[in-house]
Amino acid sequence: MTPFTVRAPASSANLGPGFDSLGLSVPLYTTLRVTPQGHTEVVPMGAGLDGTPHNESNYVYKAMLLAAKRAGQPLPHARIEIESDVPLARGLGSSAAALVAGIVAGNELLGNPLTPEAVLDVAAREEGHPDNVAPALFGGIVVATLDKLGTHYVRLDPPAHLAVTVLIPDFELSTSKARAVLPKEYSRADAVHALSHAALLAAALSVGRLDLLRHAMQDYIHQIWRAPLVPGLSDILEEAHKHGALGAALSGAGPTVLCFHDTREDTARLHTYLHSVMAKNGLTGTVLDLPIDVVGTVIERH
Ligand SMILES: Nc1ncnc2c1ncn2[C@@H]1O[C@H](COP(=O)(O)OP(=O)(O)O)[C@@H](O)[C@H]1O
Ligand SMILES: N[C@@H](CCOP(=O)(O)O)C(=O)O
Repeated sequence: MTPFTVRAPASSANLGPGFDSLGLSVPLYTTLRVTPQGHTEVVPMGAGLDGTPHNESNYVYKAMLLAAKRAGQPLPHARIEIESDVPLARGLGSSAAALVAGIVAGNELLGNPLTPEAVLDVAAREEGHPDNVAPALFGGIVVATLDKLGTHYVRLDPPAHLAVTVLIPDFELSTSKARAVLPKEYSRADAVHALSHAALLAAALSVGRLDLLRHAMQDYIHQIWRAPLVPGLSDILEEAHKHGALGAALSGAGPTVLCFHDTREDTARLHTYLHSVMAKNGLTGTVLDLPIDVVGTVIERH
């Protein structure tokens, strides 16, 4: 079998009220170079992956084994080189990109017994929710559900002129820590608020109603509980629209914050505002404008 490369993009999950069900893909990537050979080697490369294991306990390799398990076949040996420019534990889906890239690479090594839908189901069950793995796999904006019957999704092309600005703080927040602060139960009023806003957001994104994003992105399911872990988040959620954002949300489990912007507008004042929030809270970090990735995970055979 010839060597191949798998590239999976980062994601921004939730988009406010779409907790565990709505996400989009952005062009930062985890890339695997896979060379079939007689023994297994796992080789993380680059400063971004410092601290990740150089052996079979690496998350990427574990993901490859999940593909083999679902296919009911042993995983062939290979050298797996891993590179990533998705920052770890920042709410931009580094684990989702690693998981999807690994499952897709495992599936390719096995001769592709799994359909894209099965790859998604394996990834969503492992992650526990489909909102970051579905856009990492399919690109664009994805609405998805995971239940005992399977994983179901609709992929949307992003509306014209919609792009994101992300504030990526220089500190890590693991998804497990940010999930542990959430309540176990919610009132009916909170449930109705969440489902109505998530439904409105999905509908607004599907028909390009950018004017509705700010209202539709209101959320009381996860952001208020996570705000103490992300200094400045509450200010940005309340004020970003005054500085040119179409809407704002915690990206995934944080600490990255996502703002939507209109590509026809200059984002300089939004950048200035986001830097001022970081300065006020004694934080450092990066502010980046990114398009929405429409490609998802790709395999290149050499
Ligand atoms: N390319 C990768 N290779 C190995 N492990 C990875 C990779 N990307 C992410 N991980 C693992 O996933 C963890 C981050 O996952 P998580 O807390 O869910 O945050 P994120 O929001 O970035 O997905 C990292 O600390 C690391 O253990
Ligand atoms: N819905 C999940 C999304 C986690 O995404 P990640 O990119 O932070 O891994 C959550 O909010 O916990």
